[in-house]
Amino acid sequence: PLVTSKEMFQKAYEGGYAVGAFNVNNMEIIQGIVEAGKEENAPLILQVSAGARKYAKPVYLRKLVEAAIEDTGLPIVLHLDHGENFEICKACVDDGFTSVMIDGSKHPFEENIAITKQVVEYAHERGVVVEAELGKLAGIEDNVKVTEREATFTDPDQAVEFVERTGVDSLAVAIGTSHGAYKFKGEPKLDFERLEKITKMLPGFPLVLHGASTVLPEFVESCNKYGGSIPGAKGVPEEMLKKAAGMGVCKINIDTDLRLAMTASVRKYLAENPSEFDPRKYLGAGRDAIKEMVRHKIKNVLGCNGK
Ligand SMILES: O=C(COP(=O)(O)O)N(O)CCCCOP(=O)(O)O
Ligand SMILES: [Ca+2]
Ligand code: NA
Ligand SMILES: [Zn+2]
Repeated sequence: PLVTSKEMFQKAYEGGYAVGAFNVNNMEIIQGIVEAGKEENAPLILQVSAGARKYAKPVYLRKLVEAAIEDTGLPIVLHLDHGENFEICKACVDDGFTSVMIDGSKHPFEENIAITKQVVEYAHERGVVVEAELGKLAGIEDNVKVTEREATFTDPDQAVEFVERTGVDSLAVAIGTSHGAYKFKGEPKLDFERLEKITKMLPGFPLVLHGASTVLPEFVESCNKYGGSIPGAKGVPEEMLKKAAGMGVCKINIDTDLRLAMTASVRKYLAENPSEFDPRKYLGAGRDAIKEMVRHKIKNVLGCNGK
């Protein structure tokens, strides 16, 4: 069924695991993710960015997610990722989403609170849950001054005040991750001390990790082997994700690993089958790669299989 993430996160918090939040943009990506969820009997969060709504049109994504639910019977959350303002959050609540993110992290603290409260009020009135963000996603290099790190990562004391004053259901925290395939110049590092402190100060409150793709080496190598060029791509080691899942993190966002799985497989298929021009062949190869990658994440990283 189409569900909110409320119960999902409570179970994940108590169980010491996390639920995967996967970005969706077309049929094959959705099918790959949902097939994996079905095989592992796992709850799923399918999330839609503003860019996805522009690319596919909202009605297509909504109907594809409805189809996924009808096809599998899985508990699935339809979530707006990185809602930039009240209007898009309202549109998605009115469009049947069960969860929305209002990303006010680029605003000063008080403005972030104000816009988040506005979305919480509108969403809660209609049984929809809200994710907000405090702190700025940015991989911080070792040689960066501590003051800069303080300015970007989530401040635990502010997090407590933010949650109390907004009534938000989950909070995206900045502890050193960043979006995309180039997360770290040097060794991957997350601020687990900070995560530990936030978890302790907000016991039982679901935290969200953005920028959590591993940038799986097998796909980077395959992309580069078959005509791509993404040298130096680096993501979050899976051990770190497992550690975060065991703490207050209940939602782990994955988009880049989906893009790499699809792209590596399409490149490989086309390179190995030069005479083939049936989209079902190469998009099907991409779908299969996504399914296997998501199954791996569910079983070996998130721990939400069979939950
Ligand atoms: O936290 C994440 C994913 O992080 P990742 O890049 O590590 O997978 N996300 O929130 C996904 C961001 C997706 C942006 O999509 P558009 O290009 O449509 O704007
Ligand atoms: Ca942000
Ligand atoms: Na957890
Ligand atoms: Zn994000």
